[in-house]
Amino acid sequence: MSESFTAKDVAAHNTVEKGLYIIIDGDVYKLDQFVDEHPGGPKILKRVGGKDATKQFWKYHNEGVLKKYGPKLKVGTVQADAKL
Ligand code: HEM
Repeated sequence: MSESFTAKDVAAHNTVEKGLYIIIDGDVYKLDQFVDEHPGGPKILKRVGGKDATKQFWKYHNEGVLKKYGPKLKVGTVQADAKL
């Protein structure tokens, strides 16, 4: 499944109840099913719900993490011309 989102669409999904979308490198990940199994804990993920978390992501993870979890969690991409 790969959809095209605006940053506004992503911002609307900012809680677990709303899907908990985050942006990493222009890709959109839906983390509502993943928060409770996140090794870094649910709190830190909830804090970046609806936002671009690229910087925070690369601070704590390497590419292997996206290779492993990306296919399961990625729901689409952000339209380049629609950044907030
Ligand atoms: C698609 C989104 C994410 C996935 C799949 C993910 C997955 C993981 C995994 C597998 C680990 C275990 C360590 C490792 O294998 O490298 C981890 C640790 C961690 N993650 Fe995430 N994570 C995501 C997003 C984030 C975001 C956005 C943040 C910060 C806002 C974050 C903060 C952390 C922290 C603080 C740790 C613990 C690092 C440590 O113990 O050294 N994660 N995450």
